[in-house]
Amino acid sequence: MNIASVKLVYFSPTGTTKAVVQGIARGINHSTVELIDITLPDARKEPLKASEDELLVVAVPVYMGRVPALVMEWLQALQAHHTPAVCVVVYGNRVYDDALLELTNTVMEHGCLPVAGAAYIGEHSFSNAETPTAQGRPDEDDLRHAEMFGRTIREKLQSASSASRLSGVQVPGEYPYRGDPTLWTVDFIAVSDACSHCGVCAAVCPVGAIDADDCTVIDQERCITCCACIRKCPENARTMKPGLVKDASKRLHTLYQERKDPEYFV
Ligand SMILES: Cc1cc2nc3c(=O)[nH]c(=O)nc-3n(C[C@H](O)[C@H](O)[C@H](O)COP(=O)(O)O)c2cc1C
Repeated sequence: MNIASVKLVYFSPTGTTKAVVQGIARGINHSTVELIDITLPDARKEPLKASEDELLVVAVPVYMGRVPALVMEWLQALQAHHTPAVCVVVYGNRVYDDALLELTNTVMEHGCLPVAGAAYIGEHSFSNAETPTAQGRPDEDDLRHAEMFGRTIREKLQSASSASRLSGVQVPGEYPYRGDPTLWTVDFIAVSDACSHCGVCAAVCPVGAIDADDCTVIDQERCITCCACIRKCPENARTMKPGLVKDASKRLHTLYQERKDPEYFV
């Protein structure tokens, strides 16, 4: 079938999901590609519309084995019309549980025809120099895999005469979805004297939880513990305080050292 354009939608506070999506895009190799980054609050004000002759790729990180709640909320306004869709989850080498199934079911409920799905590994948001988990992922091998997956998607689309002739995809997972997607409300970020008050942390926060005038002030009710502010601080002034998140970082480092590999489903 002829695809007029490809819409690649991603939520990616620390950039690993974005890197995977870009790899997939290279493999799809379509002349008209629109990258739709929904990481920042303003970008989630507009609902997404997609038609039958477009391909929609939706990629999210796994939070607590699930699709991040704020992405789920945004997806409720998705308006698709028999749009072929590819769902991608990126997880920190622990588990992705039912996130891929949840994402696939959700886009289907809003008019998409899921034709492929994949799970990739990205450096864990809680990873740091002392307790790294999945450090450097996605790496070259992962990105090569993502390109190959993109080519597979393109071949599947080319093999059908129309969207209605495409076979649907089965992805792993259970329904009712396991786990509790509720995030921790926790005071876990320490800001050192190295902070130059440049405002980068406030600008990259996906939920506007950091006060732009005083970046030591964090709205803990809003914070989703994504760690974008820690990763993107140009002065490395933001670190984890001892407590729940730092302990989780240590635990993940100890328990999930064994390399997991990407998986795809078509
Ligand atoms: C609140 C939170 C919960 C997470 N839960 C999981 C999880 O259940 N399983 C897992 O393997 N990784 C988990 N991660 C790690 C992220 O899925 C992973 O690091 C991902 O690559 C981050 O994507 P990004 O770089 O696009 O932000 C979690 C991260 C955060 C911040």
